[in-house]
Amino acid sequence: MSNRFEQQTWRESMKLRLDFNHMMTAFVGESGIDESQIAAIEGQIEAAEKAMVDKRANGGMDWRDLPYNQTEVVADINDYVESVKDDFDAFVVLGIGGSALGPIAVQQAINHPYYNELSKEQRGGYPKLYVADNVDPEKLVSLLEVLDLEKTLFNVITKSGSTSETMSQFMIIKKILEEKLGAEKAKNHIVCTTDAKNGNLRPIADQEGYKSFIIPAGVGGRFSELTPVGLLPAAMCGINIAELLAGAGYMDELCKTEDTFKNPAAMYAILHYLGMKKGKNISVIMPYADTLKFIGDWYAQLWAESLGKKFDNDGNVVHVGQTPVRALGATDQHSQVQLYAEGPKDKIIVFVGVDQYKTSLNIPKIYGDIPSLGFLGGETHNKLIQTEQMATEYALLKGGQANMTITLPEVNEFTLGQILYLFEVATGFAGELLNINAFDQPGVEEGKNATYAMFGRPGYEKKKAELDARPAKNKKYMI
Ligand SMILES: O=P(O)(O)OC[C@H]1O[C@](O)(CO)[C@@H](O)[C@@H]1O
Repeated sequence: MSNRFEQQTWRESMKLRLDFNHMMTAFVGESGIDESQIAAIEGQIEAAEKAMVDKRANGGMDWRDLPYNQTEVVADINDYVESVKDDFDAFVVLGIGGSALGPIAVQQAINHPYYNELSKEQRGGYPKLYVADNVDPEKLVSLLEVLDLEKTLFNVITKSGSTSETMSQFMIIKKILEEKLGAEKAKNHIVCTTDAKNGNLRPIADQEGYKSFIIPAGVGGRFSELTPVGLLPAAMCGINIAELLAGAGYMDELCKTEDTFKNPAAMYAILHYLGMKKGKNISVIMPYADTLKFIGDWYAQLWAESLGKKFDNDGNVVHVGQTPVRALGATDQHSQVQLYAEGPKDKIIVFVGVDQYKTSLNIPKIYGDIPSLGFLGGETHNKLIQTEQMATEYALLKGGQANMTITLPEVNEFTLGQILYLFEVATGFAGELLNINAFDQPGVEEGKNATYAMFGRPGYEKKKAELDARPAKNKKYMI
């Protein structure tokens, strides 16, 4: 772009749109939300807005500063990528949850769907990307079978440094690398992304002399995609991370809009909050683009782990949250849409559409003599998928099922940054409306602690005793 004015004009043309007509009673009847219901919680909305501003000012939401405070981080990452990319054919992320879902989502959205199958030249000289996010032994063994360790760089990503899945993967890989390449050479095949001071990985990285990047202290796992957690894997695959952050910053401005009806994050949160009050305990995310399929996985962790809580901020037992469901259009029209159209009105379906796909595909003009096929001839897949999205929205409207649509003008770094940031702010806002802590995950910790206890980790003796005292299973209920 030749000048700032042109850049600004282009950015305006890339603005995400949120259409919530089909959430309203005027369209979907009683299963929808009435403007009077929004007006009735105005006090709560104002309190949530204030809490968001206060927390941001007092360091309680450091992830909101990420679009602005990472100029040096971006430069450091880009320099590092340039210095190593020629040496490696594969870049493997070892991480789980927030340390894996974002890197997968961004890579799938921006790069070629068969990126790893392209030649290195076709990949712009960048390595392939793999994400080992589970401890399924078969998967890691299989991955090792396809990697050339001499040409592989492993990125260990963990905020806490104590996540068993990630750290056990690291331990396995470290030993294999050292055996195969020797201890000194192995060091150049590991790069760490972790907290600046806390956790097990920081001292290990320092002692071993691994290159490392920092996850800012006040940014939790599921809000960390726009830190080196996501930025390094993205840059390693040739993705423009500065544009990703610019998109997030652009959305940040939109999310500061005081008029609720013009603020996409506030409106997204308000409608979901009011929906939950009406028993809509399921949040379906349904992109009509394969590029955005994995945004659904990333969103699922964000929405579920942040909002699924037993206690509110006053200590009351509330058991709130919405179960995220991932769907893909048009694929899941032939799998889940029957349920969405006619099943219980316990869902909010969020369609994510795209104006301009990266390619266009013509359907040949053949079978003109068969009317039930001939109508497709001369059209495009682009028109077909967009029409199917509109038709599904209509089917849900007719069925009185609440739905809304987010539209990306294109899928690129700038629009991707916007949608990631939109969902993050909406999650924070929904947490405030629900009066819960959207930034902890005590339920997950319980399971983690039980695993440590079963493995005999020192300090977990009491938890082990508690586990041993759990009710014995009744054989009657086992077949
Ligand atoms: O980055 P870490 O500390 O390894 O955590 C991984 C994931 O585990 C959780 O703490 C719990 O699932 C997530 O919030 C986080 O994304």
